Amino acid sequence: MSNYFNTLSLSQKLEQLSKCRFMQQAEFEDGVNALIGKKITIVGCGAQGLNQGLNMRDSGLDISYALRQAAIDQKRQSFKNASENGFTVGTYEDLIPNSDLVLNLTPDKQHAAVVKAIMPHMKKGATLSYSHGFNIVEEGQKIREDITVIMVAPKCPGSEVREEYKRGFGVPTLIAVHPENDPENKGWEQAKAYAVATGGHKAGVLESSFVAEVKSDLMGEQTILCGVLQTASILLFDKMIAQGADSEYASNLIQYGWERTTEALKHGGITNMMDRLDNASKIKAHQLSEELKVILKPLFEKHMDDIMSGHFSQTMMEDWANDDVNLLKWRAETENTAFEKSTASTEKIEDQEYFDHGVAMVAFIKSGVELAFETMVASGIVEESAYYESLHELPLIANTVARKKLFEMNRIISDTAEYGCYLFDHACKPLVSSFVDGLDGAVIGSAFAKAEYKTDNLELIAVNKAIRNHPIEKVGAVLRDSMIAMKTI
Ligand SMILES: NC(=O)C1=CN([C@@H]2O[C@H](COP(=O)(O)OP(=O)(O)OC[C@H]3O[C@@H](n4cnc5c(N)ncnc54)[C@H](OP(=O)(O)O)[C@@H]3O)[C@@H](O)[C@H]2O)C=CC1
Ligand SMILES: CC(=O)[C@](C)(O)C(=O)O
Ligand SMILES: [Mg+2]
Ligand SMILES: [Mg+2]
Repeated sequence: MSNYFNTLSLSQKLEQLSKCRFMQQAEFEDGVNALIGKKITIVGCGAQGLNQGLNMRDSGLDISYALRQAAIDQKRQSFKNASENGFTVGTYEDLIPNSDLVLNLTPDKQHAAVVKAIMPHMKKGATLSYSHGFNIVEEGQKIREDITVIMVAPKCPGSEVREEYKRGFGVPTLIAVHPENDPENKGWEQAKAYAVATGGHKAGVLESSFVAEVKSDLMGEQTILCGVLQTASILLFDKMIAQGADSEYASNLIQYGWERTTEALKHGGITNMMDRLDNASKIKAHQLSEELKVILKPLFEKHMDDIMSGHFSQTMMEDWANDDVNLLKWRAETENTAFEKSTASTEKIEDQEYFDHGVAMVAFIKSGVELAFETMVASGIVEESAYYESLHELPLIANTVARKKLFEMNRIISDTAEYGCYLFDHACKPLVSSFVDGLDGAVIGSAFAKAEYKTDNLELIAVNKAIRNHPIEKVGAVLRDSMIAMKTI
């Protein structure tokens, strides 16, 4: 197998990268009907597998889980996930031959082996689905020509796919049909019905491509969604400790601060998040954000280049072949950081205090969201896709940090995302450490705004204009208007 994207001509690459059409509500009027009565088998019952299956069953679909024999024999967590939630569980031989739709929700590293194991059992004319394009695009997996191949990719960690559905909402989702595998022209109807079954149509669905999804997903997760949260959590916590802050307070501010500040982002974009700051803090956060964008632009561009060229995938697959030595080493190193080992105070901190005492955190969020969006769009990814993969997903990742710090984030996201997050973190820390060391202590852990601070009107007008005029604010406003029943957590 070889990298599918690299076999394409430049015009084909650009055509695939730019496939991204925001779908109208009317296109989902048929609901889940295309899958009603169909036997749907999910292979893998982990972060995506369990949560997508719960949503799909609640939406009226017939869901079972096919697990590898070892998972059943050893009653592994995936077996418990499926059986304790009342699903039928069986082996590939038991369940796949009668399945109309098979969802491959195993780790990307396992896809080649899993497809090899399940394809012989798939009946003629069945459909195989993915939630990430890595196996098809980066590995170049070939699928039997009678099989339809689709993708329904939630732009969200697995746990929040379920939480948003339970709130009566959903998560933005990219759907795609692999152009090499749509022999019966049924791929799009099935992908739309699957997206409705997970609740994705309530948040927004993009008619996309395997290529556009994988290149944007890898970029979002490595940089703003996980990488920036990891690096900034570790460095800002150390900064507060170095300036004598109470460890439990500092731990609380970081652990819960991302969720609180990005909640403002989710509902009203960067503009709303910045408007939650007083004038002095807003001007300061904007200045720090602009400085960070200059420092981090080369790193964001390197990640985008390495993802586009296939260099990132090659590097990660070498670690796969080496028993995940680096992934496991970096995971252990992360767990050993002062932030991860700290205990957050249980005292209630008022929502506004996370903004007032978190000016540096707001600056990291603003710079990372804008930079990720700019870099993706400059590489041919369409604005709507870049929005979902940066601004909209960040609060959902922040929810996982609020639960159990970086440990929970790295546990819930895919191994692919976790690996990329560590790569970014290792390169980012040396780039921003002197910036963080040089920060005015009041921008993290205490109130920045001082009574004597005089706001310059012209400066404030210029800052407000810069915030509001960023392209992500314009596309974001349109996409958020189309979201049905988005809830405040
Ligand atoms: N995590 C996330 O939030 C997101 C993930 N995705 C994509 O979803 C897919 C699934 O990822 P994710 O949910 O994180 O995966 P998880 O690691 O959470 O779960 C994977 C499941 O697959 C099973 N599994 C592992 N190895 C094998 C194997 N060799 N054969 C059969 N089953 C196996 C595991 O069960 P056991 O080990 O017990 O057998 C486990 O239940 C990936 O393509 C990922 O990129 C997309 C969006 C977000
Ligand atoms: C949660 C998600 O969308 C990620 C970060 O892309 C992943 O876990 O792969
Ligand atoms: Mg993703
Ligand atoms: Mg991913």
